[in-house]
Amino acid sequence: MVRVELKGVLKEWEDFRLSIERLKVKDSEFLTLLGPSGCGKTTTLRMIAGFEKPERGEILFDGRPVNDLPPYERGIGIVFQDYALFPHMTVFKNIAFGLEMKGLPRAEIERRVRWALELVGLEGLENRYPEQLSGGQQQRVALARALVVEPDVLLLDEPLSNLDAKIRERLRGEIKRIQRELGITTVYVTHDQEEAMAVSDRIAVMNVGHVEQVGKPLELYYRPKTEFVARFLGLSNILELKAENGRACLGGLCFDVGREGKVRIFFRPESVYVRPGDAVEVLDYELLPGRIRLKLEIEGSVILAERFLDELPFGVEEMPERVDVEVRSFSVLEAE
Ligand SMILES: Nc1ncnc2c1ncn2[C@@H]1O[C@H](COP(=O)(O)OP(=O)(O)OP(=O)(O)O)[C@@H](O)[C@H]1O
Repeated sequence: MVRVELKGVLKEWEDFRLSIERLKVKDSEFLTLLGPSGCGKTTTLRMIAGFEKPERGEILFDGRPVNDLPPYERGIGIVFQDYALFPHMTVFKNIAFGLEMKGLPRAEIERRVRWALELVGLEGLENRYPEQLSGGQQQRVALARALVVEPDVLLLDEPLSNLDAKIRERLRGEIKRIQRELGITTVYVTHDQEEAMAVSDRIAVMNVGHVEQVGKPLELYYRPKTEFVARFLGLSNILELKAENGRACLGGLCFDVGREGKVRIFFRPESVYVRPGDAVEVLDYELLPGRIRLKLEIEGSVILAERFLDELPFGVEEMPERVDVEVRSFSVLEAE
């Protein structure tokens, strides 16, 4: 079942145009909008929330257009990058705020706030004020406040980007756990590809003003359709070759592409396996924690290979000048 859908949506400012032909968020899905700064992620999220109106197109919740509904009637919970807590209210009051606005009975508010506090691991801190909390704890309060109203859809705009690396990693795991536990449909905005890979069921990669590709994390990682998606998700090898009889070759390195003419072959460094031999030159190598990245040259083209140290068929100290290579997985990029 599709929970949220954008159909032919257009948003324009003087110097920016955002156009989304179609984007669907399924029930209970964790969908991430991933892309560089300024590509339109936040604007997309704000249109789903109802803070921003598209010039054209429809935004549908459960198949019904919500273009004219204000944010508070859309059944959403939202968490921002800067937490946006009320500084003069305790944690309890911050979380209870939405429920009090709805006029729920005291006992019900108490019960729900306790539930939300436990969900985000903040029991015992309910009487503190935001300034007495760490950044990570403040973001947990913001998350509890969004969830306590039991929204149908949870929207998160770069919720971890003000936190340091360790806390960020811990909290992203918790957001994922809570999302699964509640089965809540979630749209998450980030520019961090590792974060997106770690938490998402599907990722919509955005380039300036449009969605480039939507897919499961590994599908996008290993089978990107465009160079932009390939490069945004990680280190990439891209070779421009000419295919004949269904094969494109660079020296002895051949790819069965099943088509003729110009092709762009893509593969990740970790799909390149090396063994003793003399087909390609080792230009350089770099040690990474537990891994090694080799810079190789084949017929004037440079490719990167990345292997775990313990699967290298020779010691780093005896690095040969030449090796043989095998690419075990590749895809053909769409023509641009
Ligand atoms: N209210 C506005 N008025 C005019 N231009 C705007 C407005 N809001 C956003 N923009 C422009 O729209 C473009 C996309 O902004 P948006 O915040 O959606 O991008 P983003 O991908 O979320 O980037 P970031 O990661 O930096 O937040 C930017 O060029 C921005 O300047």
